[in-house]
Amino acid sequence: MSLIEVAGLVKEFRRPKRIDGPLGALRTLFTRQYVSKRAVDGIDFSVGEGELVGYLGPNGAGKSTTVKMLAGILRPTAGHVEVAGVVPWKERERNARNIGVVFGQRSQLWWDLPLRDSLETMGRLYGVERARYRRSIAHFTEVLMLGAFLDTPVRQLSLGQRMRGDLAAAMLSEPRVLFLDEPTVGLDVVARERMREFIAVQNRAQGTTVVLTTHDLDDVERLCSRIVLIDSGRVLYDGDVEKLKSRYAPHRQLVVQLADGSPWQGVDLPGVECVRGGAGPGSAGPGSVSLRFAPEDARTPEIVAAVLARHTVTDLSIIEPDLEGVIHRIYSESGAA
Ligand SMILES: Nc1ncnc2c1ncn2[C@@H]1O[C@H](COP(=O)(O)OP(=O)(O)OP(=O)(O)O)[C@@H](O)[C@H]1O
Repeated sequence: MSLIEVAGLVKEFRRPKRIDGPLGALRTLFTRQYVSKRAVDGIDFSVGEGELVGYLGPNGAGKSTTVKMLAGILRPTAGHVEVAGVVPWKERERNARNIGVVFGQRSQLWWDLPLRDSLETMGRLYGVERARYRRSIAHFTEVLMLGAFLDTPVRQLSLGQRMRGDLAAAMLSEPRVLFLDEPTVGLDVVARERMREFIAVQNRAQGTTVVLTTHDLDDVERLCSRIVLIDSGRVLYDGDVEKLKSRYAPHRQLVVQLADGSPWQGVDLPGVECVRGGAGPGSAGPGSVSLRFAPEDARTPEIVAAVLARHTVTDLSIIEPDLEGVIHRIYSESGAA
């Protein structure tokens, strides 16, 4: 069953047309001419209960605008959006009870209050029942390691600490859907890993549906099996991460490190191409040889066996297509990069 339904979604922003020249700023203010910008230009996708989907795109692609429409912060210009049976812009409060939102760059915590009091206030605001509130706080304190800074005013928290506090705040009401906009931006390696672990557990163990917007492709590799890739307000790809790689970067490479003095003899296997090193049988050992193949044409164990049968090898490694290269290629083909 779909928990999120987005169909033909459009968001157009209008801003006053800037007039150049003498007194331009003043004339801009008084001339009622507008230019419109389609930040979201007819997007369709649906997300099933319990899914964890990466929502990706270059700067200005329309990701935050989409998330704001899902959160009920913005009203769509056209199209349909529904989250857990609620149309967010029509019923903001009902929608807010079903969702948790974390915007990496902004905090929803009270700046002057200690984190503990800030969470307490939010718990009361959401109407979280006391026993459940205490259970949740104990759980978040443990898994997000909040203990050391629960009594520190929010304004004095480091970015990583504040983000963990924000995540706890978003999860207090045990929302069915969690929207995370750049949740790992600016975090150090340890904090980033802790954040990812929390998101993964929340999704797997609690069944929380997660829509994750990020520029960090390690977040995607680690957390998402499905991605929706957008550019200029339109969907470029919606599907499996692995299928995306095999469609846009179907080849893998086997890198063979030959022992000193071992010449490259080649391998006679269909679908395997030598792309680097190995200037033919009898040549002086080039040291390292790269073989390119598509997994559906040739199986890795067979290639390894064929290499080992003819050579003395000190090391073998497989290079998988990386997501960053694949996505860069898609953007370049669509004219975004
Ligand atoms: N309130 C607004 N008024 C006018 N234009 C806006 C407004 N908000 C966003 N835009 C424009 O809409 C487009 C999409 O912006 P959006 O913030 O959704 O992109 P994004 O994919 O989240 O980008 P980033 O990765 O940089 O955060 C951009 O061109 C942006 O300048």
